[in-house]
Amino acid sequence: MVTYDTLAANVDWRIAGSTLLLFFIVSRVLKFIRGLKAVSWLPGLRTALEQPEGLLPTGRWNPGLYLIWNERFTLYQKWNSETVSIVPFLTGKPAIYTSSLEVTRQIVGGGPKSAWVKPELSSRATNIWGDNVLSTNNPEWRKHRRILGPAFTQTSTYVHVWSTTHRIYHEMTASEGWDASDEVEIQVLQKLTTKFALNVILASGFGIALPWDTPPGQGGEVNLQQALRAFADNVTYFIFAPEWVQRLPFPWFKKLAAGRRVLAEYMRSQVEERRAEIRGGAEVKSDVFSLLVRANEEEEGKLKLSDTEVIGNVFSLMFAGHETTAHTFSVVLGLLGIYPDVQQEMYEEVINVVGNRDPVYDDFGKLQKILALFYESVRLYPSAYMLLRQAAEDTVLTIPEDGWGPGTRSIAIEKGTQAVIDIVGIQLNPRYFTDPEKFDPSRWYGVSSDSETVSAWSIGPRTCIGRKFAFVEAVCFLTLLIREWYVEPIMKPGETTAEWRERIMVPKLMITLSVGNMPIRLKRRASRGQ
Ligand code: HEM
Repeated sequence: MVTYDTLAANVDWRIAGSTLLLFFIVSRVLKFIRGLKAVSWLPGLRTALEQPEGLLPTGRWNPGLYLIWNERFTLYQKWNSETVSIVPFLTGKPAIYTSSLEVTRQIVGGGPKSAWVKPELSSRATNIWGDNVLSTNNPEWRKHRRILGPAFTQTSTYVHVWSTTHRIYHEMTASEGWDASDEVEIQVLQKLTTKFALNVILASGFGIALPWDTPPGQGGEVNLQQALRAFADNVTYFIFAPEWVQRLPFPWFKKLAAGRRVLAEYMRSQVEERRAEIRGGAEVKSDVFSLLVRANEEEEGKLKLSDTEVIGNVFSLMFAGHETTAHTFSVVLGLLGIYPDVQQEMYEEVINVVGNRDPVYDDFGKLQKILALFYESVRLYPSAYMLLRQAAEDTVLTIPEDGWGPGTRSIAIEKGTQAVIDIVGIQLNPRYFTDPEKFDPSRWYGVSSDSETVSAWSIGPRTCIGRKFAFVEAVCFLTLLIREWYVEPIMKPGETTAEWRERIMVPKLMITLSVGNMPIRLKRRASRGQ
């Protein structure tokens, strides 16, 4: 009888091992060839792992998330094409990376018949609280966008954003002690900008006026403010930690879970309260949340959102609407500190348009240079640095011939291929921006906010719904700050501004792009208008 022992004694483990290894190598070679075929043999990088792989150590075979930043001046030049492929041979799907707006238009353009959808990971990252405009694909996405749309097309929304930003700016300067000082040193600017942008989105988005100095909760209980802050600070944990991890009995997990419950209950009661007000004929408040509930009340049947979806949208707005803006505010102030001539030009515009009076929403359209400053800062440090899509079926892309055109050619793309819209690459593409490395807000003077060149907010029907919200908030905040304060970087002895930029403004790529902790000094201008 053949027993396990006799069998084991007769097996040559070296041969078995070599055979397995051979099978493995053959399977990887076949996988690699299938990957190359899936992207029509488009030239590009060959890696071990799928890109963008953010969790494992990066190196030659796993360039990771930082590829698009580290190779921002070389990736497309190296392959002499605005669209390249990245094909892994160990694990994962092949991808195409593009810095071309023409190719981007085909991928994010949407339309009911589009072959391109958001991949599962990117949807999972944004639907913690329920399906919403960020997480869904057509035809579901259209339903969400339709309900959210009216809140973002009404002038009253932006008047509200302006007055809220104005109020919170003054609350901040009073609470932080700036009003009583002529010089303020801030070691980590991001702590303030994040708090600022969160308070603005809560007030303008949801009608929740959070005081700048929120008192801590009593008796270990999680109050609404703490729950909101904890959610905003730990959103990455909610996205990536599996449900069972979130239920583990550790105090920190318990606190986050309690916060999540407090938020869910609060939001549910808010939806009910607003719905009752609207049904009772009360005047609708002008925050985005109230307008969203009203728009939903006016819909019927399949086009109506469920309560979970309404709450899902509320959180998608909070998530999308504060980190991006907050990080950009830090970048803008850092760049102003490095470029005093630009700062002076901005100051002059503020004084010419606003002078000593309180800035009002009607000034928004006149403060074109301040808006250009915001565009240019986002161009160099785009907070939404890449967009992910995946081919849900075999499709075709038209790409420039010989890499950069002017002619075009079609390439077949197989189902399952990933597409990375490289927003960093687009912003540095010399075909759209001359001298792309240069910080030059004047390149935006006279450019309409509807222009496709303002591409850091994406293009086409799925462009950022909150872009005007961000523009209005930014122009109001920067106008108030630049009029009152001169910004300069806090540098080490003997350090130059270029060295400071290299040390501090180092991008960190997580869900959004941010830069290192920013130390700045504010010096009060002698008086407004001088
Ligand atoms: C500097 C500020 C901002 C930048 C750079 C930015 C950028 C972007 C980009 C690139 C997208 C497209 C994402 C994709 O298709 O995968 C997007 C979508 C979105 N953004 Fe923004 N955003 C900013 C501020 C805001 C604000 C303030 C809000 C809300 C008040 C907001 C809400 C949204 C929403 C809801 C979407 C999804 C739209 C859809 O898929 O239909 N964003 N944003």
